[in-house]
Amino acid sequence: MAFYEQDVGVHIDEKKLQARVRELGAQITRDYQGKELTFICVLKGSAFFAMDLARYVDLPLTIEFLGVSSYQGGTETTGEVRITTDVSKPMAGKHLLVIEDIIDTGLTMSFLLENLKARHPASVKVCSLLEKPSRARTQVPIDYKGFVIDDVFVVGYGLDYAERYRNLPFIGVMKGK
Ligand SMILES: O=P(O)(O)OC[C@H]1O[C@H](OP(=O)(O)OP(=O)(O)O)[C@H](O)[C@@H]1O
Ligand SMILES: Nc1nc2[nH]cnc2c(=O)[nH]1
Repeated sequence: MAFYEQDVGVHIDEKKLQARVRELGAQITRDYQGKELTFICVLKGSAFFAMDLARYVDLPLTIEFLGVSSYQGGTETTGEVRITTDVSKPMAGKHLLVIEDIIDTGLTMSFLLENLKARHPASVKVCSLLEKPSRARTQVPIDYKGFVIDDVFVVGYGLDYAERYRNLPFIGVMKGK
């Protein structure tokens, strides 16, 4: 029995996940033709998604990492979004695509958009692998969306529960959460 099987069930399998990531990459490639793109990879959760997506984007691409945290390892947001690591360069004049694993309450993305827009980029768009609209506390525009999911606490492919399960190659659901 694999280490996770007692606690985690498969929600979106690896094949379906990778096919959708590939489609999103192709769509981004078409939309940003002739432009230089900067991925803002929001740590830690979006690391796996952003790195896979980057491989499907056929454009000159810069990748920046921005660390934020508000869940503190649990299943409910603390409501306080903190920057834990900032990007390495000025963002003024750049075409930014914020890469997230999930938009749940929307509090993290709304904080990020306000913060990034204040740095005067040429444009800012949002790409999220998952959206959980039933829990939205604030509306955020999602330009590229992988899957809409129900109100379940998901793990895997970057998403954690108490820092565990990020390394699962699929989106799983915590049994009993
Ligand atoms: O829409 P929201 O309700 O704000 O939730 C979304 C955020 O929650 C998770 O991050 P978390 O704070 O757990 O940090 P992590 O990515 O380091 O696990 C996820 O990666 C998003 O950034
Ligand atoms: N792991 C995980 N982190 C989240 N952050 C916001 N929603 C979720 C979720 O469903 N799972």
